[in-house]
Amino acid sequence: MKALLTFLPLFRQRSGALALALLLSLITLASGVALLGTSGWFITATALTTLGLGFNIFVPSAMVRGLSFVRILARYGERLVGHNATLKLLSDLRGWLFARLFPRLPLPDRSLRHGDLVSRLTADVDALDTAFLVAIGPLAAAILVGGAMTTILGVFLPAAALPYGLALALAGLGVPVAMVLIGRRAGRDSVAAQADLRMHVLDGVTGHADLVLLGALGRTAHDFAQANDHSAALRRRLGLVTTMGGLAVQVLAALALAGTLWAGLVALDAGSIDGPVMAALLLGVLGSFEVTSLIVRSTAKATQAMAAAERLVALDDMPPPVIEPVHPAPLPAGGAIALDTIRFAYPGLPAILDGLSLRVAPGERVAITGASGNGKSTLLRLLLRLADPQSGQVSIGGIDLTTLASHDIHAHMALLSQDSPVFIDTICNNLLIGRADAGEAELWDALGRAQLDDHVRALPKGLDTIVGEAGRTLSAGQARRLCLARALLSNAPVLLLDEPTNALDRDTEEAFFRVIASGTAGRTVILVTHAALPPGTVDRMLVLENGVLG
Ligand SMILES: Nc1ncnc2c1ncn2[C@@H]1O[C@H](COP(=O)(O)OP(=O)(O)OP(=O)(O)O)[C@@H](O)[C@H]1O
Repeated sequence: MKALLTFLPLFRQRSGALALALLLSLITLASGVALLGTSGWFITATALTTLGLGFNIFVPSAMVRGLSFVRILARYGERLVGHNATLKLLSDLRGWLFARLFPRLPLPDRSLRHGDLVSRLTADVDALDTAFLVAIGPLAAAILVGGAMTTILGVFLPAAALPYGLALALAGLGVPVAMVLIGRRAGRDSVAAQADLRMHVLDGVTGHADLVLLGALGRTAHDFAQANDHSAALRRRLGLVTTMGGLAVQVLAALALAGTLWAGLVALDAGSIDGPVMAALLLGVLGSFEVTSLIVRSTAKATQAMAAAERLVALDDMPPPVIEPVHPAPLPAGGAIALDTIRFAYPGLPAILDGLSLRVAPGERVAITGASGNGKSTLLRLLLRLADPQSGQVSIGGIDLTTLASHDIHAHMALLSQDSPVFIDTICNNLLIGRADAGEAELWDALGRAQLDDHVRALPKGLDTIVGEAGRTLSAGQARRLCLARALLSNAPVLLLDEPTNALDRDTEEAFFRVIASGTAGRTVILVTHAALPPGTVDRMLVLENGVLG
């Protein structure tokens, strides 16, 4: 519940529309109850007329028509305003989430896998945006309509007011609270189980080819089936809680009705009310319980909304990997990139870089090699300020990176990593990610420098060719070159290349390095690689060992 309150300011932003939706839903409900009551009164009174009593049918028949009309209009308006506000809330929620997520990327917590993140960005936000429509709205309506009906009973049938008020309070508040208490754990587990299920699906889809080739599909299918069963069992448990809640509400409605009938018969006998009013009150009582059934159905969703809110707030609670300076210093026009006696350790692990220093002059090309896992990519992460060292300083032109805005640093350094993606889009759009305002001539120039222009020219749709998921319509070497062309297209004077030839055969690899040597003229290059480099690829070669460069 506390987590849900975090989103109160977002709900408050839409308070006008949400209040209007609530008012319209109240009018819908009240006119429904009044319609039922008036009809009961009308029918009973008309029946009694045939027994010889005089009755003016025009007033009630006009009321029935009027109330039906009001009900239809109010319901239409409520749907229109409510859903419009909900959609706006959805976009507010996504804005809130993205604003918090981006500064935290890449997430340091490796347990937060892609499937789980996708789940938080989609299902959890969806669960939350309907919190008002499915939970808060009906609850407020129950309190107001129940209060109004209790007052009416207090005037016409005082003996029935207290039992009715108690039954409605139990049905509208007691039952949902009990449901939340009983179903909270299952609601939270169910949201987590659905996220787990999505992770299984994503892992299965992305790793399908390997799973088939390694004969591991059976085990994956078994794990998926288990996750599915777990999720289904939790949903069943939630369903049972909802059903029991529904039953409790029906019993309370029956008790309230029986109590009103009993009090009504006593009052009728005493002559304090007449038959038509009694029929109206009985039907009014019945109609007012409609809203409590709504609450029961929505309480299950509310428990899920609470769990979703907790998961979203957990993202917000993650500390950002770096703190942006409040008043960033201007980016220096040029100058050397320097790492000075850097010490860096991942949380809970021994230092991976310890006393490391490096100075790369403008236009210099440096290669860094070393055994797998000894911190080469980590060094590039520090240069991009995706993390800060525990001690030592990283600087550009003598200016400490911690005093520069991240977007300035990233405009200064382009990264081509071993898993830089080819997006499912045209070649043109894939390139424009490097520089959005690049003209066609510049695109061809970048492709030329990455030695991919001949291949693209030979494609029937040229730059407009759609390249598939993970660049599957390109060979591995072509996909790497497309990513290189994208990095070359950017105006960044510094290129960071992390294992750019990973997964390429030796010939393609050599060709790629020759491209780097010729295509990056004038730029500073820091190349992390295990591969043997053709002569002339770089000016300097360093080895990272025991946390220092040698
Ligand atoms: N986010 C992280 N959290 C915890 N440990 C990490 C994280 N990223 C990397 N590591 C660990 O830090 C060490 C250095 O990783 P890094 O990727 O920098 O090595 P590398 O030299 O680039 O390896 P490779 O040559 O295999 O790409 C590894 O042991 C790795 O498991």
